[in-house]
Amino acid sequence: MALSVRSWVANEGGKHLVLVLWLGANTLLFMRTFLLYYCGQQYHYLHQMLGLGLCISRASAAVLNLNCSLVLLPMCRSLLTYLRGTHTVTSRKARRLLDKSKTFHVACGVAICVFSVVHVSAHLVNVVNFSVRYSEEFPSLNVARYRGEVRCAHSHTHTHTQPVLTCGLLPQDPRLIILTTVPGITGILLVLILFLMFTASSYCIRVSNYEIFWYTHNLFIVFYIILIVHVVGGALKYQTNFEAHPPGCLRANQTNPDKTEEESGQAEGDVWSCREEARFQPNSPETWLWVSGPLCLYCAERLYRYIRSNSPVTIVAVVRHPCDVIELRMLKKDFNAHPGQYIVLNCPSVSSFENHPFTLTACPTEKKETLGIHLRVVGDWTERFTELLLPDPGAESEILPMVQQRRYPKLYVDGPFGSSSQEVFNYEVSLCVAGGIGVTPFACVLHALLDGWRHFRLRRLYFVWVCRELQSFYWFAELLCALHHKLWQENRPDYLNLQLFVSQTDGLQNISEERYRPLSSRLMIGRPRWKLLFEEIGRTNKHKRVGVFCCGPKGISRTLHRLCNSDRYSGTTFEFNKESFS
Ligand SMILES: NC(=O)C1=CN([C@@H]2O[C@H](COP(=O)(O)OP(=O)(O)OC[C@H]3O[C@@H](n4cnc5c(N)ncnc54)[C@H](OP(=O)(O)O)[C@@H]3O)[C@@H](O)[C@H]2O)C=CC1
Ligand code: HEM
Repeated sequence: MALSVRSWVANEGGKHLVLVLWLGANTLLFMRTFLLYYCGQQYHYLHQMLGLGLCISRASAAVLNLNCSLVLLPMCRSLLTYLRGTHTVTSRKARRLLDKSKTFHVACGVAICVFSVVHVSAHLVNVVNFSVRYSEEFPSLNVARYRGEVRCAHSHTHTHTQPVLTCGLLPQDPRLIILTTVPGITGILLVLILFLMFTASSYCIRVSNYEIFWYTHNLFIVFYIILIVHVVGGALKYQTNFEAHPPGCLRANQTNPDKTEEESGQAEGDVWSCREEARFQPNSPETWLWVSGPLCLYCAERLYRYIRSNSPVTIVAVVRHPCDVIELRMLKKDFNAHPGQYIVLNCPSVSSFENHPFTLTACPTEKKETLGIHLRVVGDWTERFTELLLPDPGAESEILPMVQQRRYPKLYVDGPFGSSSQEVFNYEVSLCVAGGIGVTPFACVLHALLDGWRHFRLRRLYFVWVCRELQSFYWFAELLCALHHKLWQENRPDYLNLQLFVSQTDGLQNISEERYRPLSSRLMIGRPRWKLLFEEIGRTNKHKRVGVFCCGPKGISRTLHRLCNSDRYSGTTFEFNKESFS
């Protein structure tokens, strides 16, 4: 499939532009800081002592400041949901960038790790140079206490020229300065925390043991506290009086060693004379200027989310569906949500710290104030949770009167949070592709259309649902048939183009119930032929912009993403919107 530039720009242009801007900002900041310490008059003597190590350590520190302030912003989920939902961000292109918030967060996180390695390496070189190039001329510039410092555990006496060791310890590596200074110790702690966060953030750990990721990732609070302490060290100093003491000048009473006597006699009148001693003072830390804003914003976000999710929800019904799917209907005061959004569940009886995201399959409306999710029992958390909801394995479903609520486990709901599926209504034509339980983001969309399809921009919906087993379609069979009948009654049979695929079948199967006839007549065997589907949609929607939404196994989203970027079909542009819990 040839790449279509227009499709590629429509799908990838925005995020690549943000990436280029972010890389540009990092590069500019690194170069600007590097040159400041390389050529800046106020750092002339410090640069003389430390060389490139000074420039690289400071330039990498500036990039760390930038990314430590950016890394939290994509995780202000409620703020992002507000921006997406209220159309504060009017452009759909800009709103679609919100889907990449987690990716941007990871990019900043990786930049923090990479530049931390650069920063630490450069400072290790600086520590050696502080010791080897100890300056007798400007003692206040030093971090080491004397040239080739030897650190003893005991005090020792100094003569005017050379220290006299009174302790019997062997000369220690001057880099042990790191273990006895605030910047050194805090720097080591920061590296250890980052190492834990980075390694525990890997996909395999997040999928296999989310708790490990969650525990280690919340070390970010400790990370920021130590980071603020780290920078107050005041180890690096700048010259404050370079007008009165031009860098490189020599004091009047000192001859210039490289000049003969009569030449140095001119020391009085020529540029060599300094009007006063060089004076230095520690750099004022900038990190808190960078991180205080995003940190306060994120803390406000977590406080808001804590207050909002602090009261347990009321479980009003638990329904067991085929293929290990459980439907949960709940009531929560003042809970409003839009189709396509998701919530995060916390059930202390299962795990105090585990929070699991689930897409809403039913949003509260005027007619029905319950919110609902469908969860597939696939892991230890969902298994334990289901046992608590339906202790009796044989129980089909329980729609309990309110009086019996006390039996259910306490359940806390955080959210709702935004996702790309909210954009389905903002296209004239949308294609929703669901793989298995990945249908959940689109269930709310179908509910919303059932409640009233006319007031959306959406004029045609292609709905493709691929499942392993035929029974899976029963999860939303009622909903699909109800929408189908409503559209036929309102004379818009072409509004919904429904295609169901059952991929694992050992022979012809069908949905036999008469009431589900609209489904059985749209049921096909095997996987969809995506290219034919795109060509068909392109032919019937020439020169339009079609929103493509996908939720399901990665294989499907990868295939659809590639097709959206490939040759345009009859001038139609397909915009790919991948579902992820951003
Ligand atoms: N909001 C969200 O982000 C949500 C995401 N999900 C995700 O959705 C996925 C659904 O899981 P599950 O229900 O187990 O799905 P399944 O593993 O049962 O797969 C569903 C269907 O997708 C088909 N399929 C897989 N790859 C392709 C492909 N490349 N082309 C065409 N068809 C394909 C399978 O066909 P075959 O049998 O031939 O392999 C199968 O029929 C999960 O990975 C889950 O993480 C789920 C809910 C919400
Ligand atoms: C100093 C560095 C970092 C900080 C301060 C940081 C902070 C955070 C915060 C506050 C969250 C939000 C948790 C929530 O509200 O749900 C988060 C989530 C996340 N972080 Fe980081 N992080 C850092 C580094 C990284 C790195 C290096 C990676 C990956 C390589 C990473 C991957 C993730 C992922 C994938 C999530 C989303 C978890 C989810 O929603 O499933 N982070 N991070």
